[in-house]
Amino acid sequence: MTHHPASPHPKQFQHFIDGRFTASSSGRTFEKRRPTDNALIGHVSEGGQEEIDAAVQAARAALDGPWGQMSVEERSALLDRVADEITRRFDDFVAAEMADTGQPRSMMEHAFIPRGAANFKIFADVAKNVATEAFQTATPDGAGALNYAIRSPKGVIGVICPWNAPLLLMTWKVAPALACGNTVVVKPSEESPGTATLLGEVMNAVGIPNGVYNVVHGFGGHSAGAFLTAHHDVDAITFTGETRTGATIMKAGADTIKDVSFELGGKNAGIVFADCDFEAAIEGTMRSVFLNCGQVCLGTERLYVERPIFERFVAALKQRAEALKPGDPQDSSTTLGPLISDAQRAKVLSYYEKARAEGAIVVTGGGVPELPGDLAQGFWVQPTIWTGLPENAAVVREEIFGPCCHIAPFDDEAEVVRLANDTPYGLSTAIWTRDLSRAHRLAARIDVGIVWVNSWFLRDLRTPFGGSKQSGIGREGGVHSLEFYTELRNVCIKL
Ligand SMILES: O=C(O)C(=O)/C=C/C=C/O
Repeated sequence: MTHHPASPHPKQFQHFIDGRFTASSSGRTFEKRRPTDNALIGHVSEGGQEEIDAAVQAARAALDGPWGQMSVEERSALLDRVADEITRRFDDFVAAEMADTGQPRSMMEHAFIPRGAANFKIFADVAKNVATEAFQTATPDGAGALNYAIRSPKGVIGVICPWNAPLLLMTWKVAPALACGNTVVVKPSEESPGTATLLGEVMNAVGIPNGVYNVVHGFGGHSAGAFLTAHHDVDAITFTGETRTGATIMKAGADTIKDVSFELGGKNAGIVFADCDFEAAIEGTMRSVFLNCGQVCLGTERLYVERPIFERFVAALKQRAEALKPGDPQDSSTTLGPLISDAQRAKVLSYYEKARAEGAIVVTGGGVPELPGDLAQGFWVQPTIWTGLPENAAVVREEIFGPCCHIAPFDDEAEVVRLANDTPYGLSTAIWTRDLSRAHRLAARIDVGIVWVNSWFLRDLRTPFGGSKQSGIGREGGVHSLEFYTELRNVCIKL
């Protein structure tokens, strides 16, 4: 049994404003606790209006300074160096994120942390290789006119990013923002101060000018997040998180017509046909339900399995779920991490109770696992599978964001399309079938932003990424990010 590390000395997480680490003028801090054992691991500066004002002012000044004068080639070269520095400090980023989230080292090393560097690489390339358009326009005098478009930075971008994949999701926004010549003020989740703070050290080490990248820690309402979204000198807000918080952010920015880019909540359906590659479908569904302890916006919380294989599929998923091993993220045998916080665990457990109260068949889980020593203080829940509930049950309708799913049988395509679309959300879906004509047919009929067929969370960073309906506004990825992070201006020259 791996000895769990003793509680470390709590770190100080400060704001990063205008190239300097600084505490709040109020001196206020809040606690960061480790999800694996509830140990106190950080005191985080709590930013207020003063810190947001200073960060926005620094970001604005940087636009008018060397950063604003740089060519796209110079900017892209610097962002490539940011990516290289993240890679050089890979272990520091793994350690920081593992402390914040408690997720197994293996997932950090193979998925979430490499994407921090990859996100800077892809947008450094996109920004310097993308064209705009031009038209030769006929005019009555026969001399003609030339119309051409140019892209310019939008300005100061507010970035509000979540705790479930802190580095991945923050850099998925910061990288294109900077590649397009903007400057940013980042408000990380209060649950994940580590990697956003560490990235400040990287920016200084690489020589990104002061004020281009700023971080103000704090909370949402009546705190740094709210002050950022309402700030008159912030040009746009990009946010990943819950749908209702997205609505609050839209209202806060409405008076100054702030543009928004949102990746919001979801209640994603997994659809498994009897003709699927069964082992691949089980393996993929295990990931889409339980990866990151179910704390993935693209994850599956509703499964529809064609009736001939329903019982076999439920039994196989039960067996694999019960083989998941919660534990110390440093331990290579650990395959399940905790939830991010006590509050999040209380929310997930409340859904476990709702499912029971609504008469679910609890195929496996439904409670809290036994863990030894100080791990018992962590925010653990059992991986859980339900069947037997109606479509209007709470755990079938509402986003839970935990390691759980409900499985229901279906009999034909029309039925499963109706079931999958019967939700106000529209983020992603995963379809498992060997009949690719059917896969193409369904992909065209399910109202989501992202369809995976015989795969899940397989990412090509050039593709349009985002949600439909109440799962988001806009698309990010490849050239699609330019729509939000630049202003497109048409110039008409009379010849
Ligand atoms: O893969 C991505 O670019 C992305 O945004 C992942 C989001 C995961 C959300 O929980």
